[in-house]
Amino acid sequence: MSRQSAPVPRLPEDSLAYALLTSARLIADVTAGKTLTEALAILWKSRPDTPAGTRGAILDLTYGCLRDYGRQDFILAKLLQKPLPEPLQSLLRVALHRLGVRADTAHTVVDQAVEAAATVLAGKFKGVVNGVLRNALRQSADLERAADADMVAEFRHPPWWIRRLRSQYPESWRSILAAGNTHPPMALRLNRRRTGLRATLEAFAAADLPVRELANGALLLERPVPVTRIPGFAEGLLSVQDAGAQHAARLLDLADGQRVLDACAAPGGKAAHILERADVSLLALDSDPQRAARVTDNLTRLGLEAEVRTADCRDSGRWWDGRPFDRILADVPCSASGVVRRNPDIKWLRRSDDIARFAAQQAEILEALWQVLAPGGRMLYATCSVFAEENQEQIAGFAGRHADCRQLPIGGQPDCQYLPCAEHDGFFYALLEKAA
Ligand SMILES: C[S@@+](CC[C@H](N)C(=O)[O-])C[C@H]1O[C@@H](n2cnc3c(N)ncnc32)[C@H](O)[C@@H]1O
Repeated sequence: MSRQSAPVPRLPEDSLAYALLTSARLIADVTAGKTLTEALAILWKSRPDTPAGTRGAILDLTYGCLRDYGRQDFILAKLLQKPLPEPLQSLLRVALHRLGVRADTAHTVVDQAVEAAATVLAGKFKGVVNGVLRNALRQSADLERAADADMVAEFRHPPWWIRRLRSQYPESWRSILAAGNTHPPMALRLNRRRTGLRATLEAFAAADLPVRELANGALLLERPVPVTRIPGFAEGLLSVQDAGAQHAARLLDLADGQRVLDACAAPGGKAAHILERADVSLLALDSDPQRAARVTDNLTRLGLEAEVRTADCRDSGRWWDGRPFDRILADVPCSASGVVRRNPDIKWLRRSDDIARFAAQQAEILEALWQVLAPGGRMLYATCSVFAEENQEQIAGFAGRHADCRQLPIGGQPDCQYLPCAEHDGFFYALLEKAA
């Protein structure tokens, strides 16, 4: 299968056929190993003038299809003797997804998928696409029943992922998987240096945007909206940040004057929150220069200041001036298994042995950062993963290797594992204190 994105089809840009086929090409790219972020970047670069409505339709279909992915392949395997060439196989996936969420428009979906198929490979598979989708509709009840009895088709995650969750969360694995297949919530963080809760709630009421405050101060929108509709966003009064991510700054127990390191800072959500809460001197590192630039952009929008540097935090000889930090945030690279509904391509691109690779990288980061933490200082370890290897097991291993490390309880527990739900994503936090 080619890893190149094929040229975009000649279909009216505002048609469902165009959105279906463009989405199919993105899905085909992901099945060939590209991340959705990469595939989208190529698409928008080649089509910078795509109208907002068309973009929205393409994104909706693509994210929805990747969340459902697994179920469509199960159904297609029942209806096709062998897979069609791409992007037609993915066109069928996207069309099946759309049939599932918009059964009321079934005939339009089939018609538009056939229109799209007519523009690919000289229309050779137009009839097959038509036949498969019509059969899917005719046999829908039987196919759905069979899909519900198949592990991957039912839970829409890869088998190794399902097995891992089932063994690590015997009670809640089903709800974790179900949450991973939902639309993510949209939460906001107030920039308390620039605005207050009452003024914000008034502005949201005036803009007809229902919102509620969660226990940790995050604001949860009833429905996600583009940031351009958020009152005060452009002025830096608010940021988009998941409610689960909004625990980090509080857990760090910040005080004015501290030296703080955010070792894996990009795109800067937690760094900004730290600076909104206290007058600290913050060094924000990220190993990826493009992502590090986003930290600067975000801080500028919010009127905040930090030293932002591109560096591998493990290589302290290259970036550390020798003065220890009072607080360190280690928001490490991870499997992102707790935020899979925001990046549904991840669950299909990851492999089981990636988890051990992430854990090894995280262990190296922890070791390096411990050396630059002041005696009596605290390090908050954070992941957006739900896998124990990256979380509880990682911290148990680290604490076992360091006699000068004490794990401070969070909310009466040794650590804090947030599971994805309607209010927040999946996050893990552990707070480590270095002996004075
Ligand atoms: C989970 S994200 C951080 C999110 C960020 N803390 C926030 O709240 O916006 C992890 C980041 O770590 C960076 N990273 C990965 N390995 C790194 C390393 N060895 N040193 C520094 N940054 C690293 C990645 O580029 C990525 O931006």
